[in-house]
Amino acid sequence: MPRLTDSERSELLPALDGWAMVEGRDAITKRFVFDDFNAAFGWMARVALAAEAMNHHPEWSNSYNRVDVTLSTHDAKGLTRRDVELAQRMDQMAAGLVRR
Ligand SMILES: C[C@H](O)[C@H](O)[C@H]1CNC2=NC(N)=NC(=O)C2=N1
Repeated sequence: MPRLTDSERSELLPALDGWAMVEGRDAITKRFVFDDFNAAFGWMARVALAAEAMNHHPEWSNSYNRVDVTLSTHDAKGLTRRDVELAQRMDQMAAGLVRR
């Protein structure tokens, strides 16, 4: 899987909801804030199953109601379409659960 081209980046990345480039690394990041630990960890469990099915795995950490996610494709040493797809899946699965 090749890294995203410049034109793919300018098309795909701004269309993502709330994701930002990581400083000094070819990766994207987002903080998800839920009502409580149960909502956060339930979402993580569902995302984990989806990520495993995609064979594409997030870097993430959880503290109470907060989940900090970083996505990058390790095999490509940078962003690929898989990261965009997983970001979209995560956003869909968080719909109605995250604080705004
Ligand atoms: C062998 C296995 O398919 C690879 O290591 C997969 C697994 N999950 C992965 N997840 C992520 N984020 N990047 C990868 O390059 C990657 N590669």
